[in-house]
Formats: sequence, C-alpha cells, structure tokens
Amino acid sequence: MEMERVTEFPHATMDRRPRKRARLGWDVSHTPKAQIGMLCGQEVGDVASLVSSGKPSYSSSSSMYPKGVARNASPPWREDDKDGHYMFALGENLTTRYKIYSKMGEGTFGQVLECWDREREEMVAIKIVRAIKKYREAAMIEIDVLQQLGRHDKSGNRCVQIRNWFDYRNHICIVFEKLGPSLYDFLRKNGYRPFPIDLVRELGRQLLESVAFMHDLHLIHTDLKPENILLVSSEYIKVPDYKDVSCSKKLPKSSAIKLIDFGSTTYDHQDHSYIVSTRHYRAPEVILGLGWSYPCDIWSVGCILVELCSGETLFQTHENLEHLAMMERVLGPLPQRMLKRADRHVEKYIRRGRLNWPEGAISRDSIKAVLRLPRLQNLVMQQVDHSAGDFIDLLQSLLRYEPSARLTAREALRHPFFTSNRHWRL
Ligand SMILES: Nc1ncnc2c1ncn2[C@@H]1O[C@H](COP(=O)(O)OP(=O)(O)OP(=O)(O)O)[C@@H](O)[C@H]1O
Repeated sequence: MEMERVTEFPHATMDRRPRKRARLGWDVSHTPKAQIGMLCGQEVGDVASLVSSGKPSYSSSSSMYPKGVARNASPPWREDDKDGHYMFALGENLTTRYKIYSKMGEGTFGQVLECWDREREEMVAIKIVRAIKKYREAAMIEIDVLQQLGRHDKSGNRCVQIRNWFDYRNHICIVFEKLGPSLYDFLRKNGYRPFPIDLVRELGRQLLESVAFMHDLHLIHTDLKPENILLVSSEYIKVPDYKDVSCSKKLPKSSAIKLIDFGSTTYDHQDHSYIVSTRHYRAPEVILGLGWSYPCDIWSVGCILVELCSGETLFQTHENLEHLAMMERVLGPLPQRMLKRADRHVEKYIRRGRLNWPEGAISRDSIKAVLRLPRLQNLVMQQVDHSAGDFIDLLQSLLRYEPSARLTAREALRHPFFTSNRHWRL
C-alpha cells in the first residue's frame, strides 16, 4: 500500500463549517460555583499570584527591563475585545517567558495560543481565559481539576498535562503541553470520512480509559465531544480511499489521544440539575431535567463512537423535541417511566405519556430530518464490515436511556468489542 508521509497537520486549510461546536448550556443556564478560596497558593511551576479582584496583576511596561533583554518585554497594554478576549499579535511576548507563535483554537472560555516557552525550551499551548469574572472563576476550578488529574495520572497519557498557570493583565493563563488536532478537526479536514473500525476501537478504548480514570476520582467531565479529544501527534499519513479511488484519505500516524477542557468538570457530590454538555452529546436525562451523574459522560462516549465510525454527528439538532424524536428513531421509544418524571419545562414535549411527535414538530423539514435517520443497527452496518455485531451491542449498552442501566466506563472496557484480538495497525 502506497503511503505518503506528512509531518504536520495543516492548520491553514480551514473550511467554512464551524471549527468548534459551542457548548450551549454554559452561557445560558449555569455558572459553576467558584471555589477560588481552596485554590489560592496551589501553584504549578513558577506561578506568580492569583488576583481575583479583577485588577491586572502583571506589570508589563517595557521600561522595566534592563538594556539587552527588551526582546523579552511584554507589548504595550491594550484593551480587551468586547467579549473580554485578550488582544495580541503573533510574535509578541506573553510575559517574559512565553512568545506567541500562532492561535490554535478558541472556545467559550478563551483563546488557546501556541507559544514558545523560553525556560523549558519547548512549544506549549496556553489558554488565555476571557477577563470576565465567571470565566476567571471557572478557570480556577479547571486548574484545580487539572492539578488533581495530574497528581493521579502517573503515566500522563489520559488527560492533557498542565505545566503552569498565572494571572496576566486580568486573564488567567493556563499553560498546557502542546497536543495535535482534535478528532473533530481531523474528521473535518479529512472531508468527514469515517475512521476504520479498528482505529475506532483503539480510540474508544483510550477514551473509556480516560473517562474511567476521571470517574474513579469522582469527577464527571460533562463536555465530552470530538473537539475535546486531541490526538497527541499532528502527524498523519495518506492512504488510498477505496470508496472513492480518485481520492486519498488521511489517517493519524499515531492513535494516541488525550482529553482536554475540564472547564465544566464537576464532582459527583455537586448539584446536578442544570443543563450540561454540548447539544449533540447531551444525554436524555439531562434534556428531560431528571438530574444526571457519571452516565451522562457514557452517553456522550456512545455518540462520539458512532460519529467516528460514520464521520457524521449522530444527533444533528438544535432543539429538544427534535433531539428526543431523533433518539427514538435511532434507538427506539423512550421509557414511559422517564417521560412521566420529566421536568415541568419539558412537559410540553409529552402528550399522554409519549413524545408529542410528529405533532409538536416545528416544521416539515424537522420531521424529514428525523425520518432520514436510520436505526442504530443499520447505521453501523452501512459503515462497518467486520466487528459490526460487537460494536452494535456495545453502542446499545452505552446508549441505554435509563442512566442506571448504561454500562460504566470500566464495564465497557470489558466488552467483547475491546477484548477481541483485533488491533489497530497502520
Ligand atoms: N493542549 C492543547 N494543545 C493543542 N491544542 C489545544 C490544546 N488545548 C486546547 N487546544 C485547542 O484549543 C481549542 C479550545 O480549547 P478548550 O476546549 O480547552 O477551550 P474552551 O474555551 O474551554 O472551549 P469550550 O467552548 O468547549 O468550553 C480546542 O478545541 C483545541 O483545538
């Protein structure tokens, strides 16, 4: 098989589809309770101080630096943009230690910049959090979670590693090891071509290992999605695409992945009534307002695995009733027991103990979109030539409606889909 070896995943070739699908719930319905008090003084590396007063905590005047070290000076102070994002230019410094190379990503919380760390002499990814109180507070919770994960993740291969954090011009900055593209970016730049099932198995195994690791620590991620799973390496190879002989497709050279974005991670003893997860990966108990816990992560894993094997988002929707109707189309009817207990905000979606569908649909297009979806078995069979039986069984167990009936991450890792002898090899 002829393979073209390429070293870096091209950041430049962006298409016009959204690069990142925003977690909708965060701005709208819930602000995590800040726990800044417990974090003060817990520093990683050479951290300065945490200032929660809202005042800039880092002096940046270039006149501070003696002659000869001006190249390390910070740029003049600028206003943030209207959303509280830090304004920067490529090639500038971020503190005297880091030099900004490129912008790697953007999310609800802030921007992620690729920077050169002069002290450790390596590239790092720095998340510069928006200078808005609730995001600063959430960032401090993320730092706490990252530090806890780092203490327990001895091999360092489950979750992204935090290297440092500091407060710069009223922006909390979190320094991470630099990783490669997200699984979403990889799929997108590969024309949404599905991954081979043996690679899906390997990615799924690592994903469940990371989730089991978090759950063992009593942490629930709550925002698992392909955007938040990063390949460790940017390297990929090109192989012929047997479905379309005129084209080639990309495959990651290494299947190693890590979880990122612990900005919505919660402890299992916290209040779990608010809306969590990015829409497409949101579990039915979250939509129905029944309260949620570890199983909401497992539901997201089920949706992610389907997406990796088909190349397409399973529940491509922006609306609750349509979302629930899509679930019924793919997975069968929702249990009456769950519908009966639904929160009063979702009562309008339910009539005489069943989903008010298609009567409650907002448009014909919506009804058509639901009808276009295949049953789970058919969806998998269209994509997978071998292992389909085991894969379908695994997915059905991850996507059980009743949260208590869903497999745990550890149970899923013992499923025959993972214990069979097939391995991913390029
Ligand atoms: N360590 C890293 N190495 C490389 N790229 C990264 C790293 N961390 C984050 N990124 C990139 O930056 C993007 C945004 O990061 P992240 O998801 O942590 O931000 P966020 O503001 O919390 O996002 P969200 O809107 O999902 O809450 C990621 O999707 C990824 O593309």
